[in-house]
Amino acid sequence: MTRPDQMQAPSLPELTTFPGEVVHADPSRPPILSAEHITVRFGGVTAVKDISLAVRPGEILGLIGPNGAGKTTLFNALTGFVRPSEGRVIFAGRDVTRVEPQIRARMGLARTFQVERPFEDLSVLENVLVAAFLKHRGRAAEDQAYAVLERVGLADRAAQPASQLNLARRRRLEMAKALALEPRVLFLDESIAGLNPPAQQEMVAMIRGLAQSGIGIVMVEHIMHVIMSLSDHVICMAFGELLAEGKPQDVAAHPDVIRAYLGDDND
Ligand SMILES: Nc1ncnc2c1ncn2[C@@H]1O[C@H](COP(=O)(O)OP(=O)(O)OP(=O)(O)O)[C@@H](O)[C@H]1O
Repeated sequence: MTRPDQMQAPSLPELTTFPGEVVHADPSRPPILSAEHITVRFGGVTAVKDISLAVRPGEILGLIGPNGAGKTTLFNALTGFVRPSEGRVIFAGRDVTRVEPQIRARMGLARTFQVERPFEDLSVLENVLVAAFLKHRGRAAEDQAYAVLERVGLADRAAQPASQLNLARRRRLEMAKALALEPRVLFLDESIAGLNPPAQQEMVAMIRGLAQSGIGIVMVEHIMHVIMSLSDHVICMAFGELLAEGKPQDVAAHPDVIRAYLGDDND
């Protein structure tokens, strides 16, 4: 019989980090991405109001807030899918506020989508190649695509049509497409919600590995214990405004944050 101390922990997919320096979030490093006083208005609605943030290489920034808080709009303003009404987005020392999303992606600012949308008829490899071709040509793009599939644990599915993947693997494919752009900052839009606990654990380990390889990560996630355990820094929004920010445990204990999530006795 196997004694408890001989039992093996459930195995997670091997994470091969890209070659290069292993960088942990270091507050003395300059930010790779910063946003200054971002405001986004849609007609009469102010979806985001005067939000500033910074992301350093290897840092994980978590964005939280109740439904309608403005997280997605801020995310879209940072990645270029929405034009801010006020404020600036600085990436790698350049003002990218007015740069189109696909150009930002090629510059190294990549994102996943909440509803993953692969080309269903293409194979897993072909889906990643579409992204890899934005950075490389010919054989180099193929090598890059394979390396990324290894990294997310989908190499053995390379030839399979994307339509045949289950949800957890579709999420990893979404991640692979973003990684094929060799991002310096990766935006993850609810990559973990909806997955079963083992798949959640795998995704958490993968995101940690990506940050440790030096990628700055901004994530929106509704599963509180996941975002609180992964993030180096958390920003909580409500009604478009900054409610609290800081270390995860401090934000989680902040009375305004608790009130925003649980409601007032008077509500
Ligand atoms: N394109 C748009 N046109 C008009 N109003 C919008 C638009 N996009 C978002 N809004 C409004 O902006 C506010 C913030 O929405 P947003 O989707 O950014 O919040 P969220 O925090 O991402 O919410 P959720 O957690 O539910 O996804 C909401 O009041 C929403 O109705």
